[in-house]
Amino acid sequence: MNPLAIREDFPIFQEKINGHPLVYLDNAATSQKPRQVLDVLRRYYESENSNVHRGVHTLGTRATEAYEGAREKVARFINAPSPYQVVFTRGTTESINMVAHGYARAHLQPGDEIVLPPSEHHSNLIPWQQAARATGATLRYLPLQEDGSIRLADVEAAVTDRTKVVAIAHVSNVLGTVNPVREIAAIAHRHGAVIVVDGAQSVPHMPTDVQDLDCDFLAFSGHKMLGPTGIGVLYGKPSLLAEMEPTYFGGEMIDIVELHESTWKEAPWKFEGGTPIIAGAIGLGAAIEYLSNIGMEEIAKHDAHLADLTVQRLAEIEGVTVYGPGPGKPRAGLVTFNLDGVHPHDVATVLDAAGVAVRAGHHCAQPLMRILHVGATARASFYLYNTEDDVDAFVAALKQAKEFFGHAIG
Ligand SMILES: Cc1ncc(COP(=O)(O)O)c(CN[C@@H](CS)C(=O)O)c1O
Repeated sequence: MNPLAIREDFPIFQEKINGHPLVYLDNAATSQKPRQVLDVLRRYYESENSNVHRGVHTLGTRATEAYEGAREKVARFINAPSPYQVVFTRGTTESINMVAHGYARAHLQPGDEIVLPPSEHHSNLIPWQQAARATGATLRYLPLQEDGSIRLADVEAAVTDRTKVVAIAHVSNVLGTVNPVREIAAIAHRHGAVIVVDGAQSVPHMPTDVQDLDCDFLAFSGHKMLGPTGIGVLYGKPSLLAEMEPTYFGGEMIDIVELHESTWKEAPWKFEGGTPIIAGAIGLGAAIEYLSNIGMEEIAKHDAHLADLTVQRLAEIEGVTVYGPGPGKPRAGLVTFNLDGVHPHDVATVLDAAGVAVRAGHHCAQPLMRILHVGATARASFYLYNTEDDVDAFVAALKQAKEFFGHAIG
């Protein structure tokens, strides 16, 4: 895998930031887009644009074939048995909300439990708070180890016959921990529970096989994996999608509409009310082709290598706290840190002056910030177009920030 050659495909790396080359290390928030995706979007609007599924004219056929072809690409990418198990949504947040509202609420009652870690992103935490509040079910939080990891023994202890839903990120967007989803799914299934996997930080960065994981639902976003904003995916097992109710209603999704009641199409279309996210889906299909040509194993190794290198380099700087797995322990391609005594927003501002883009804040994980006893953190997150030179530039800018804020250079 040659990140320097890959960078040539991404126009944005021609940008100068405050007079410096762009060092983009905010990939957990959103990824940059290759020309191959941008060209497909332009070509769609220039030669295929039409609404889908209804028109009998040529453009409508072209657009429908492109849209449903994108669904097939997603299914292959996550090894789903059928494209009919792939629902297009606006993103991870909408996907998880659809499960919480359309499936969980119909299956939860007082005394039932939803098991999840407290480190979850708000998009995989608040929908479950709302579902618990609406049904009388209760949230049961898993304990975290010092490095943020989750022990299977604690999952075994927490998941009981009262558990109806286990909700968990495959990769934490703050800690970079990779959770043992396959084993957790087996525990959930032994107790008759379903597992909802938040794949926002895993699907873009590593091979994902929903049949191997045996997850019941998987949610992820296209904009984090070289695709456009506004497109995401909800994968579900056929029997669960069949019994799951749509959460919004209108055109496209219906079978028969009477004055007082209506029936729906089969999944996935019953969940895709209104004009679907046609261009977004086609763009996601192009992004998946781009990623697949490079190989997800290669990308996973590359991202993890840059994160490991960063953890090693930060360990050499006195006054820097790194959160998540320690040196040498498995970590996905992101590193969350703080410069002791300096607000992460100030750190990120100084880094930006040097062209280095990192994220600062609570990363939509406020309960986890409290567990870490911090109000906010900074985060560097890597992808296929980042290089070791990016890590060098980041570390050099962080040392400048340290000097600027009055710390002696360690
Ligand atoms: C684990 C996880 N789960 C859900 C989401 C939401 O994805 P959407 O595409 O916004 O729906 C995200 C997006 N996390 C961004 C924005 S806070 C981050 O900077 O970490 C995520 O990381």
